[in-house]
Amino acid sequence: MSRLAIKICGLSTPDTVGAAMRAGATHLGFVHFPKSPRHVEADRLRALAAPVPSHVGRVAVLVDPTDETLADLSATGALTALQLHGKEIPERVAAIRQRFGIPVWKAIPVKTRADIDAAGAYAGAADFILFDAKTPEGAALPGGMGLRFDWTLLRGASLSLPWGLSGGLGIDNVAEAVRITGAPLVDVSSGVESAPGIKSVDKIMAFCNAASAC
Ligand SMILES: O=C(O)c1ccccc1N[C@@H]1O[C@H](COP(=O)(O)O)[C@@H](O)[C@H]1O
Repeated sequence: MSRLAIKICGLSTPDTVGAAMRAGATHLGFVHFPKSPRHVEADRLRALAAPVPSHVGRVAVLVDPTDETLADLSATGALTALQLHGKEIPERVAAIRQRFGIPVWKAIPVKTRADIDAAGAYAGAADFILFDAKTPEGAALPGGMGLRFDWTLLRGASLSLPWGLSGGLGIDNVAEAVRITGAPLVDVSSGVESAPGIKSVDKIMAFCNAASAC
């Protein structure tokens, strides 16, 4: 059985990047979305990612990014994937992937089984699907709010792309989430924070320990 992949998302300081690496995270996420309390500019992202070894993924989280924004981030040379967390349609995802040559993760907001099925439209366009909870209409952010969806919706789903689970994961529920969904990758942001945008070294360690025991 292969090891569970762990993505710690919304990192914005060198000490929490270091903690995530020491704890065994396989992927680190950096949010580039000015409305987010976790937003980091391209230069800061480059500096944060500089000490990260090549076997650890470095993922930029974006919401309906323009080509100009994508060009700035691509120019950092720091990224192994782009996580699109907005309303990007499959054609836009495919165009980004082709233009920038960086693997694309598409976040799919989930409330019902039909949302899971909607991921199929991204086959051939995205490289990876990240199932996340659908945030309420008018919410400040499309993710990073600690909301979870009904994980049993993933039971028996036939998924045509590699995928992962996010949304409301934390130290106390990650094992249950993996047991129910069989997710090969788990992604956490607010569940390892002491306040919005403030990552906790202790919580990062505890989350990675809990996930590694799955
Ligand atoms: O974290 C953010 O601020 C954010 C902003 C815009 C889009 C996505 C964002 N976060 C991502 O949402 C999921 C779930 O987060 P949580 O664990 O429920 O807090 C995760 O991939 C975050 O990186």
